Amino acid sequence: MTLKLENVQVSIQAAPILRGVSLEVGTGERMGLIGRNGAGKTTVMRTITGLANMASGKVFWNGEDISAMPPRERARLGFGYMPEDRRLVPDLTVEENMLLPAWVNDAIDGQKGLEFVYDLMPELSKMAPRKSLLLSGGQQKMVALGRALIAGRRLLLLDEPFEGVAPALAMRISEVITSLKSEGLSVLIAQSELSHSRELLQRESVIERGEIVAVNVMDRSLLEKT
Ligand SMILES: Nc1ncnc2c1ncn2[C@@H]1O[C@H](COP(=O)(O)OP(=O)(O)OP(=O)(O)O)[C@@H](O)[C@H]1O
Repeated sequence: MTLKLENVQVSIQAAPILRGVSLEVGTGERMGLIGRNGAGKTTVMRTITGLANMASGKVFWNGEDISAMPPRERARLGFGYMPEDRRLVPDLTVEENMLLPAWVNDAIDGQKGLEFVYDLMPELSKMAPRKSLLLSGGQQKMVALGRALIAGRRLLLLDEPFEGVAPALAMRISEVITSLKSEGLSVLIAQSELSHSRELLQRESVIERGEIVAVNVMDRSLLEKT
């Protein structure tokens, strides 16, 4: 399952935000999208989920042109998105927050998703009945990651998953993301700095002012294959 963006242009209120972005994430690959605040990382994520309108360019999933596909249907393909601001509903429990994508999209099997997530992150099952407002910022990130995984069983889009997270929890999040490879899940991780994810990433695309300026290979075994 390969994700491919081809020459994507996005403008917001006539201002060019993405200026010809092309990138590819392979099956089971963990790719970084690295750039400063305002470089366009979130807009790339929103383009992939279908939430941002492209002026031109194409998005392909496994060779199929999905550029015109609405966000609901992309969730059905197995795309999951963890936005930068966690967007948990404070009055709902941890479990209810994770079930939100399934409540709004009946193509998503919430119970099956929960089983998968609790298996992967048993700490979330312990927290399940707690109101989200009682959690630390890092715990909320964990819940947001769990929620993204309810739908995101093929492609996971993580926007700043380590931002504001204490080191121990950041290591745990990193461990969970690494373990997804065995599920064949592709992961795109947007970050403004690399401190938590150098070992986690196999490649990184560097974005500056809406353009990809470099693609770096960090996983030596990938270099040997090419
Ligand atoms: N709705 C909007 N209206 C106006 N400008 C916007 C809007 N959304 C994004 N932008 C602008 O587009 C540019 C890219 O924003 P984007 O959020 O994609 O960057 P980013 O790399 O994710 O940075 P950050 O981590 O700060 O969110 C920024 O200059 C931002 O100000």
